[in-house]
Amino acid sequence: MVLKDRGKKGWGRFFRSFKYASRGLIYVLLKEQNMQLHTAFAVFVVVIAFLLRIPLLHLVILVVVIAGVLALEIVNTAIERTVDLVTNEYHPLAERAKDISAAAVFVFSIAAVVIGILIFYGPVLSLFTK
Ligand SMILES: Nc1ncnc2c1ncn2[C@@H]1O[C@H](COP(=O)(O)OP(=O)(O)OP(=O)(O)O)[C@@H](O)[C@H]1O
Repeated sequence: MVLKDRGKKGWGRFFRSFKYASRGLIYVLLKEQNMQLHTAFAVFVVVIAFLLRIPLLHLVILVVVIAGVLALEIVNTAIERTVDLVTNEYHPLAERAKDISAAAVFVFSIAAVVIGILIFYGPVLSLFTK
């Protein structure tokens, strides 16, 4: 078992933490279908935002909201894996923990959709009324 960094400080530890985080990100991107869908949609939204030349502040809001959805999806995956570590059998508490964790992504995703509509409504409408 490799837990050599536990309790250590310094630049080596700092840069290794990037390696661990990148490994986690790549894992979630490769293994989680929801993460792939969110990422594909996020890329699409950012491309459209640039094409429609939305204001910088709206672009910043979009980036924060997209990062929020992706970060919550990553935490949700971590909770799922932790629950699986505790039990692979059916357990009502495992079910509850996973459902609640998924609910966090759900709530933020709904907010993201509402924010997206508010930001894109004007620019898209003006495309058709020109
Ligand atoms: N050990 C368990 N006991 C009871 N219910 C579970 C258990 N594991 C999963 N579930 C139920 O199945 C749902 C889906 O869980 P699952 O772990 O398959 O998540 P997922 O979103 O499909 O992610 P992934 O495909 O990455 O595993 C959970 O929200 C929960 O309701």
